[in-house]
Amino acid sequence: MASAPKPALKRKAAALPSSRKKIRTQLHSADDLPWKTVSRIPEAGIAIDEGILDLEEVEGVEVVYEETRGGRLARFNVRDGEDEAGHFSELPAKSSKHEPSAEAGPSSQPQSTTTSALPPPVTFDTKAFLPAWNSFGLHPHLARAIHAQNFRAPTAIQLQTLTHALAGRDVIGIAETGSGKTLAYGLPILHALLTRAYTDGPHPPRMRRATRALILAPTRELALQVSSHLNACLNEYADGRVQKGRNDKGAKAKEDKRSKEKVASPASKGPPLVSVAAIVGGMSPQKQKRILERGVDVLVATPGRLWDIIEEDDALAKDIKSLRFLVLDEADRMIETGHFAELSNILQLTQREFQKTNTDADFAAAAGISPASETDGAEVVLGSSQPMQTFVFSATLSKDLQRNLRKRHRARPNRKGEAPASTLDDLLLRLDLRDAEPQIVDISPEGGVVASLVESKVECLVADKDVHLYYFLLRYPGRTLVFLSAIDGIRRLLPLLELLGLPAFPLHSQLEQRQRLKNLDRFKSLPHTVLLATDIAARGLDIPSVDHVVHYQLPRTADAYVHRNGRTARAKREGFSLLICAPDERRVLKALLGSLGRQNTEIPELSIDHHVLDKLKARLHLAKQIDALAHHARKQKHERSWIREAADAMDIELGSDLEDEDYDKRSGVTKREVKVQRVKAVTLRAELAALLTQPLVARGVSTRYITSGGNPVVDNLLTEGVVHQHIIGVKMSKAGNDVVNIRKREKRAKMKVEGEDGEEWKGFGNTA
Ligand SMILES: Nc1ncnc2c1ncn2[C@@H]1O[C@H](COP(=O)(O)OP(=O)(O)OP(=O)(O)O)[C@@H](O)[C@H]1O
Repeated sequence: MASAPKPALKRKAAALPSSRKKIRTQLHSADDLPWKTVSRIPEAGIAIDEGILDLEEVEGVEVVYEETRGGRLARFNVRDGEDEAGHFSELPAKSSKHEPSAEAGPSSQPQSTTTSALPPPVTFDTKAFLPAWNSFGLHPHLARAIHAQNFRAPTAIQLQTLTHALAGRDVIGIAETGSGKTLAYGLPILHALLTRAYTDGPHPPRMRRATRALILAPTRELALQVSSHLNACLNEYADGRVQKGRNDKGAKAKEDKRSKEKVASPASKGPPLVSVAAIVGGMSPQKQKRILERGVDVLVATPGRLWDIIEEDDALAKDIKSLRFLVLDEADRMIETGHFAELSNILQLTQREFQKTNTDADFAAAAGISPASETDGAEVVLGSSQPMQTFVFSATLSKDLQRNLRKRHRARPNRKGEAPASTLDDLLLRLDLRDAEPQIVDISPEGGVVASLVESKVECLVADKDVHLYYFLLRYPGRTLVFLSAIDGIRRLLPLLELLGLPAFPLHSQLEQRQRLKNLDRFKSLPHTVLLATDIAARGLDIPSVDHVVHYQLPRTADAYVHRNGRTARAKREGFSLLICAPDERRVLKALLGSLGRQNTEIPELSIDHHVLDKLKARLHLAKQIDALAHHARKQKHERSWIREAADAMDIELGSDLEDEDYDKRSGVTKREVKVQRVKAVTLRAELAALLTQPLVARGVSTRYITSGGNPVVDNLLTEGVVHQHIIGVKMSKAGNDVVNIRKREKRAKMKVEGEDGEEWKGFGNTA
């Protein structure tokens, strides 16, 4: 086809109803249309010796005529999306009239699949607008995106990582949660790929993109988040939009105005120069396979789903073999998610030794993939003369591990008999770092605590955990993420909080992925809401403005404690964490803090108004009764229907009340029972509703004499903005202001015992 004259035959322009699909592109020339080669039908009698080398046809095109001074001109609209056969329409490349340049223009729409030409060049004056980023010489696309997102200066981990990563070094980065690690490894990748896209020219049409960078993340949500974070850096240049709620709006508006005035306007919509996509479990594998058929430059994936796809996709396996970038995000969590085998298989593909000693066939067999076959005409654009760069990032990689990684890496290949110290050690040793001296950037804080986080705890009996949680949620409204160790606990707490009128959503592994994302979105969008989650939400999730993290059950490891806490106090914002600790958990807490080099007494207690707490116990008690009733009814219904089904299957007649005509088929119990249960539930609900409307009054506050007492109600009411929505007599305050330093309290108690002239402790609630 390369040397074929312009096809003259069978070029048909099929006009389609424009309403069916979105019109994507208007092309001016017929040569720009997505022509497809078709085989010659012998009966048509068209032969090569008649000078025709190939036939092409086109579909999904609408012809529109435009009257110009020079006469009537035909233009073509190309339909967006997939054609009926499920193939994506692709536009052939136009030869670029723009010189490739590092200063050249932006990519756009990374989810799109086609490339016709490089967009017009844009420039960005990084020195003037982002002086703190200037020394890195980032691609102007990225500089624009950084500017649009109002990231005025690199964070510490970005500052210390970027120079090494941009210079081609392998980096192991450890920094506190919420410190911007994603861009620390993401920017060097995008910079390299964008620069290369401009020097290489447009991607050949109908040719699969080779995956150049693989980012592995332990959870689906994190993978999707990383993908959208990187996409934001490719997309945002276009109109200077800032991603939802990430930044200070006022400052952003000013910046936008200035940038519109001063920054050269980039090209309007065009094809992506660099594409980023996520491949995760729980989502349609067909759709993901289709994405991979088109190819993506940067693939963000969870190991399980990725390995499933690799087993069937030779082209992808080849790409992994010749990656330019490999990233392990939250490496230490990866081994906890039960995907160790898949992860280690994927890493094996990236090992030079493995690649050298395995022919394509061996390689395919060893990788568990079908024997290598040519990829349906889709040529894989492999390689780069540059070696693979590896980035390993986490907020928690122990010093020992870092040392081992460096030491053992030098001693590669792994000496026989030298057993790895831990599973993580083992995993990291499977990384074939190309860099003899990987750069370790460890700026994790002492004890894993972010400076803007206030930690606290309450100690109570297991049976009182619910009421303490309820108290906290009511006393400190906001966006609260509650961590539990088991899904059962979430299932138990959820209906209780709902009955008590607190909007709460669950997040755990047994929910469908769609539901998981929906719940996460709801949690993000409501200012006063609760997310009840297992540790799948502990790592990496960047939810804007989580006010509080509550450890309803203690985390199993110190790392988990650090990562859970890391969902709040992100990017230098304030945050608060509360441990609800039962007596039998004290030892665990001590050990947990001990392994962070800290002491139990370092965590202050949250002051609790026990007067209010007692009132809440009554409400909770009722909610539990209502829930138990509903649970009982569900169970009964289930049991009865099971008995009936079993009886039907065995052809046995059921006597007793099941055959009674009083029997309610819908609920599976007798009508009388249903009635009794309903009346009981309605009564209890009415009681609860009455209790919920009764005001809660703080200790020491009189509602009768509102101007008197130590804490007159009227003072509160007159001070605008301080009235607590649910509790009379307390001010709206941040939880961080209500913690009690245990050491101070112990000292005071001691002074009192010794009869010294110590100030009398006035009890919880009056200490703020
Ligand atoms: N240079 C910057 N200036 C301001 N904010 C930034 C900067 N870089 C990233 N951010 C923002 O900081 C937040 C946290 O970033 P990110 O999710 O990358 O943190 P992380 O270190 O990976 O956290 P974790 O360890 O919990 O995964 C994000 O909302 C991100 O947009």
